[in-house]
Parts: sequence; C-alpha cells; structure tokens
Amino acid sequence: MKRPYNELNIQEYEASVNNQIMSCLDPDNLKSFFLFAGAGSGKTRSLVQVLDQFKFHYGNSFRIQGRKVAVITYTNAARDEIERRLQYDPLFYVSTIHSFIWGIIKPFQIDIKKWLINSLSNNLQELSDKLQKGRTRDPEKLKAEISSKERRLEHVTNTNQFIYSPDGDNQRFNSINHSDVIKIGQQFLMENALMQKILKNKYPVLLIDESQDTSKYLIEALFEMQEKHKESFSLGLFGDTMQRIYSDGKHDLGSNLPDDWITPVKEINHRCPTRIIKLINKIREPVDNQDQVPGEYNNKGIVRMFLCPSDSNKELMEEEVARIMSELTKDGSWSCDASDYKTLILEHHMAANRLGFSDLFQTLYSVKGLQNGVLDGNLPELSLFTKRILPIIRSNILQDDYTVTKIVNKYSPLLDRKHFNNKENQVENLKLAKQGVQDLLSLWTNDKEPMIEEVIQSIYNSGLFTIPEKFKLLIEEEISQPDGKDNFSDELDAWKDFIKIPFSQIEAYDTYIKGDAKFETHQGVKGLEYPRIMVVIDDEESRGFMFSYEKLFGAKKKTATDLRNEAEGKDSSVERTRRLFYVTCSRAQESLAIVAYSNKSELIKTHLLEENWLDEDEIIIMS
Ligand SMILES: Nc1ncnc2c1ncn2[C@@H]1O[C@H](COP(=O)(O)OP(=O)(O)OP(=O)(O)O)[C@@H](O)[C@H]1O
Repeated sequence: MKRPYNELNIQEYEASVNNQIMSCLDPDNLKSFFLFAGAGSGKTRSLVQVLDQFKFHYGNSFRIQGRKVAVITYTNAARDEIERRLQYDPLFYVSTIHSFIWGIIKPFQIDIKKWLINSLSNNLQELSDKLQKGRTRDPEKLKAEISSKERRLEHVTNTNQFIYSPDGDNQRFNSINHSDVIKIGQQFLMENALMQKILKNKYPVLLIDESQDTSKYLIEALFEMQEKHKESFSLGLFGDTMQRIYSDGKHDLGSNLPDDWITPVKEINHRCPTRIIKLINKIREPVDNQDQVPGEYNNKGIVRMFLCPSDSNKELMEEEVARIMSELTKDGSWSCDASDYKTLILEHHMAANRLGFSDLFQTLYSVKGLQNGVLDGNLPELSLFTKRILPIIRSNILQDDYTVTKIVNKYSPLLDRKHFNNKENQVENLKLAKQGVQDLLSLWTNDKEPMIEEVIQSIYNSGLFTIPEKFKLLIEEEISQPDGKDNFSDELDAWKDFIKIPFSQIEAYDTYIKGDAKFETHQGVKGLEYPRIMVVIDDEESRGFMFSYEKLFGAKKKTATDLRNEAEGKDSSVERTRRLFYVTCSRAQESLAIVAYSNKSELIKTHLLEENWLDEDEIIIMS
C-alpha cells in the first residue's frame, strides 16, 4: 500500500478533484464527468461540496433563469441526507430516479396514454399467441392474465389523466406502476425532442449518485441525450463499479466513455482504518486493481475472521464473537450489554430467521417481480400495513389517540371530503371510521395474534382504508370460491399464502426494514458507515445461488456455469459475492469481525492466508 497522505496533501488532493468537477459545471462551458472511486473516498462529500461552490458562483443566475441542478439519489434516505446537507436550497432538485422521471414525463399525458396502450396491446398479443400455440402449462392462469390485461387496457383507453406515486402502491385504475415509469422515461428521453429540450433547459446539470446501480436503460438514454446536447447539458456520474449490488445497473458503466468526459480520480479512503483498507484492496485486486490509500489520520483498526461450524448455535456464537472483539479492541461497545455494533447478514431471510418473519420473507421473495420491493422495503402492497395499520396499533398501545385519529383522517376514504354530500353523511362516516378502528383493534384483545387475512377482512368490512386490488380480489375470491380453486398468477399465489401468515411477522419485518433492529443486510448498508461491523456469512443459511462465500474463499469449486460466465465476461456468483463482501467490509470505521459458518474452516483459512487477505493471528477457528 502507498504511503498515507498527510493533512496538507489531502486538502490539496481533494480540492483538485472538486475543481475538476467544478470545471464541468460552468454554465457557459458545460462538460460531463464520471467520478468513480472506491469506498469511503468521499464521493458523496465531493458532490455536496461542489454543489455548495456551484451555488456560490452560479446560483443567482440559475435562479433568475428558473433553472435548477438535478441530483438523483438511490434511496429516499440518501435524498433526505443530501437535501439536508444542501440546506434545502430550492436551487437543487434532489430526488430518487422514479420521482425525477415521473416529474419530467408527467406533462406528456397523451404520449403516456399512447405508450401504455401500445405496450399493453403488444403484451396481450404475445400472451394470446402463447395461448393459441399451447405454449403454457397452465392455460387457465394464462387466460386470467389475459383478462386482467384486457381490463387494464380498457381502463387505460378511457383515462386521460395518469397518476403515479414513487412511494405508493399505485393501485388505482389510472396509476402507472414503477417499472413502466422507468420504461416510459427511457423511451421519451431517447425519442422525444421536446422532452429533451425541457429537461436540459430546466436542469442543465444532472448529477447521479450511486450510478452503478441506476437502471441501465435510463443511464443509456441519458448518455444518448448528453451526446446530442453536449454544450447545453452536463451529466455527472458518481459511483463505484465494485459496489454494484443490484442487477438493474449497467455492468460496464465507465468503459467506452466519450473522450471529452472528465474522469477525476479519488484514491484516499477517509473512512476505514488502514488494516481494513488493506483488506478491501485485496478483495478488489482481481477486479480492477484500484488500490486505496489511507489518510495520515486514519487509525490502524482491527480485523478478525471467526470460522465457526455450520451447526453452531448462531445466536450464542455471535455473542461470543462480540465478547472476543470487545476484549481485543478494548471497546466496550462490542460487549453484549452495550451491543452497539451492526450485524450484517447476507440476505434478509437470515435476519428474518433471527427476528421471526421468515414465512413472510420466503413467501414474497419467491416471486421474482416482488424481490426488489421486499429487499428495499418498498413493496406497495405492504404500505396498507406499515403506513396505516401498524402505526395505529403502536399508537394505541401508547394510548396515543391523537396519532390514531391523524392516521385515519389522512388515509381513510371514509373521511375523504369528496365523498361527503352533507353534514349527516359526514357524521355517519365519522362513526363508521371510529367503529372500523375499534373492530381492527379488537383483533388484538386478550393477547390474540391475528392472521394478516383477518386484518384485511376487518378493513374490507369497515372500509376504513383502501385495500390494494390484489387483496380485494383474494378476499372476494375466497368468498366466491371457498374450495380454494383459483386462476391466480404466481404473484397472486404468493399473496394468497402471505395473508395466512400471522400479522406479527409484518411488525418484525417493518422494524427490521426501518433499520431499527441491529441487523442490516449487505445491500441495506450501501452508502452507510458504522464504527463496529460484524459481517455474518453463511452460505447454507442464505441458500441462494446468487452468492457463494465458500467459492470466494476457495473452499468450494466454481461450477461449470461460473466458469462459462467468467469466460464470457458475464457476472458470476463469485464476483457478485466479492462485490458484496467489499461493500460490507468497507462500512467499518474502527473494527471489523467476519463470522463465517462453514464446515470447511481449515480450507478457508489456508486459502485466505495464501491470498494474503488476512494474517494467521487474524483468523480464529471456533468450535
Ligand atoms: N476530505 C475528507 N476529509 C475527511 N473526511 C472525509 C473526507 N472525505 C470524506 N470524508 C469522510 O469519509 C467518510 C466517507 O465519505 P463519503 O460517504 O462521502 O464516501 P463515499 O465515497 O460516498 O463512500 P461509499 O462509496 O463507501 O458509500 C465520511 O465519514 C466522510 O465524512
């Protein structure tokens, strides 16, 4: 590893990177840039600093011209953080990609309608061909899908005003779903000259944080747009290909960049201790050999790997590891009493096992189209529970009637002013809403544990909240087809299983997904940092085929598919695992414990020593 930078060098170095970016943002000479750098190198910090400088130099003229700088973040949490750091200045429009895209396509209602009709018609044609040619194992299910699409087409044809909510369930007949918003955005950006003009006039500068995970179709569309409007549109990408953890991202982002793009380099890791920088450099080495360097002030830090038998009592084992870490680091926050460390599990269902929501997780995660939503906690169907029902139950426990009333006022269609014809009607509806809340809460009396289905049924009966179409369908089907025969698609089948799960699992899931539990997933910690990190690795428990630590650690041979993928330059489970491991280890600011459950401890140890990832005294074999 190169010598650490001293304080003065660091300031000069960082200033020169920021200056390179600033040189791209001169409104009279706009250029595009690509700032891809390793973990903890201060990409987000540079983004904020550069925008502060931008405000100073060009803020007034931008304001006078009614222009803004658009900043796209990967999550709502990241958006909130950047907005806060930019002091909520309206010069900057900070949003997630879905919100941003909806903002720019929304005025094009006629084109949206045409797009939807076209897309649905093509889709219907494909499905009908499939049915006619007998290319299905379940013709009844396919027929149901066709009728549902036909109904949707009819609604779309009769609609002139489409709506969309980036965080909502988009269940209304005139709503557009999340993936269609992205597809529409991509196509309009590529083909609609008027939209391009409006976009570049309003947002001549567009910056994207974590761009390695931004939808590849949109990134490609933005590249095309930038190519056409070089002088009047600056695209700035921040990210790190080594931290690409979602499949949506463009895997070769950064290769074949146009010659006139500026590509600043950031090689200092400001977050991790030197020992951890050395480890993550090793993890990264085979991919692009991008070595990071510490600053003079980075502390030394501690890394330990604990190799534990697969059949260990995991809870006890992880407590023991924390105890050892507490001794080694002399940091009481590792001790079980204080327990101020983050445990990173490979997949949500490992947290699900530990926190008690595994049925919920397994049921929904088994459907491809629901996976991302389950992982990021944004599954629209769940908002009925997480944004309305759970807050009511929690507030009721705290005897906080005010919040209960607030939630009902905000979300209940019974209290929607549009539906009040007269005062009597209003009083009647208030009574109904009150009764609806009582009926709902009565499901928990005498320590009862309602099933999700009972909760939905109660809401359905009282009309307290709007029920997502799928649940309504299930409840109605359940009534009309008590023998359980149905025409549901895979997704509806999953929702059907979901409603048979105890409601308490939603509560556990919600606590976890909000980050209130001490567990986080590898995916969930993207962009974050914590002083103490425990990475838990367990191929057997994680069960997926997406990741394999035993392969990454040399204890298991790569499969023929892995080798073929590697030979064809495609992603493989080993490389995906490597990137996740890089993300998790690089979150640690002080100390890192890696807990690996495997029955091949000796093999793993030998391999890691050979690869020089860890030293002998840093690997502890537990029994
Ligand atoms: N020039 C600097 N001097 C001191 N600390 C810095 C500097 N730049 C960044 N940091 C600190 O380093 C940490 C990482 O910064 P930041 O989150 O901006 O990095 P990043 O490159 O976006 O990280 P990642 O890609 O890993 O999410 C933060 O705690 C930040 O405050």
